[in-house]
Amino acid sequence: EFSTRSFNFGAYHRLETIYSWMDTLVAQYPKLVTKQDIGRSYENRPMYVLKFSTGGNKRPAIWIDTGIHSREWVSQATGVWTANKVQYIATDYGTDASLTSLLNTMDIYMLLLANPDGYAYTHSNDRMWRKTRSKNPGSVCIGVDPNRNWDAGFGGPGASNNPCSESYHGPSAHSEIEVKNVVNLIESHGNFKSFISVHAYSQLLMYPYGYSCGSVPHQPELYSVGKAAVQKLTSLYGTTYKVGSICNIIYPASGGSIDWSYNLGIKYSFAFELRDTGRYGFILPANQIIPTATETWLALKHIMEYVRDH
Ligand SMILES: O=C(CO)C[C@@H](Cc1ccccc1)C(=O)O
Ligand SMILES: [Zn+2]
Repeated sequence: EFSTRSFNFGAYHRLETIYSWMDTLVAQYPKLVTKQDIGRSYENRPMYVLKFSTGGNKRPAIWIDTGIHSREWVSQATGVWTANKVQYIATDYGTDASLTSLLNTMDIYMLLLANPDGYAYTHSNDRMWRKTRSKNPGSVCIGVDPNRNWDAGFGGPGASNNPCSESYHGPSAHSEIEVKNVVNLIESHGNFKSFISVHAYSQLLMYPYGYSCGSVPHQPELYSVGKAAVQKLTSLYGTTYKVGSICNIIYPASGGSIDWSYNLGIKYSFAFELRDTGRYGFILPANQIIPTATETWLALKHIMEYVRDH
């Protein structure tokens, strides 16, 4: 029921509203955007990936997911705004020629609601829900932390084996269907060059590893790309970010998605922690959605252009 013009990007929306907006985006630009159902969630909700492509076959691709932790609402909202922005790369020839060339050579895949069951639950029952909504056998506690469930140092430091913990890693790597669906897509595609996962909050741009505090082989390059990307972000409104590895800059965290993607060979693996630094935390006022998404776009653009050129 929306055209992409009338949609209010400055508000937080329910799952159903975001899904119908995705349909209007696809309907408006069918040559550029396709919607792929990569599989169902635990509660049988579809997981839709938006693919932005101007042609070719299995071009080098960039992955962006938002909302893996359901309570981090500015992440999903930033994903929606960014998906809307990406369409202009292809239709807005000329204004940002360097960016336009991006979609001449690469594809962009966006999973806006990486944890749909959790997102629905933050609207219906508990605004602070973080995990999936899967049943844990032998426990009254529900859910696995989808950012501890990846096959990368699984079950290591910074994850819990207690189903009642917010960072419960689950019974085994990729036990969560929401994680498995993404793993299947990334592995079967085989030509992703960048994997970006968007969280909130703390204002950080991180690269691997989370499961160990040692440096990854490409640390100097990832650090310099991160620093340059953050410099662009800060230039808009002065929002400050820190750059570093997950383990060193926030805390040890095993089983994280970007450790898995990096070890798969996707060198340009990054995790964003969006606004703020704790004043509002997960309950960021809606009037900060568009400023957050706009400044983040400058960083994303930098990363995507760097990936295109390297
Ligand atoms: O949810 C968080 C709040 O966004 C922090 C993230 C930090 C993190 C991000 C990426 C990979 C591993 C850990 C987390 O604990 O999973
Ligand atoms: Zn998170």
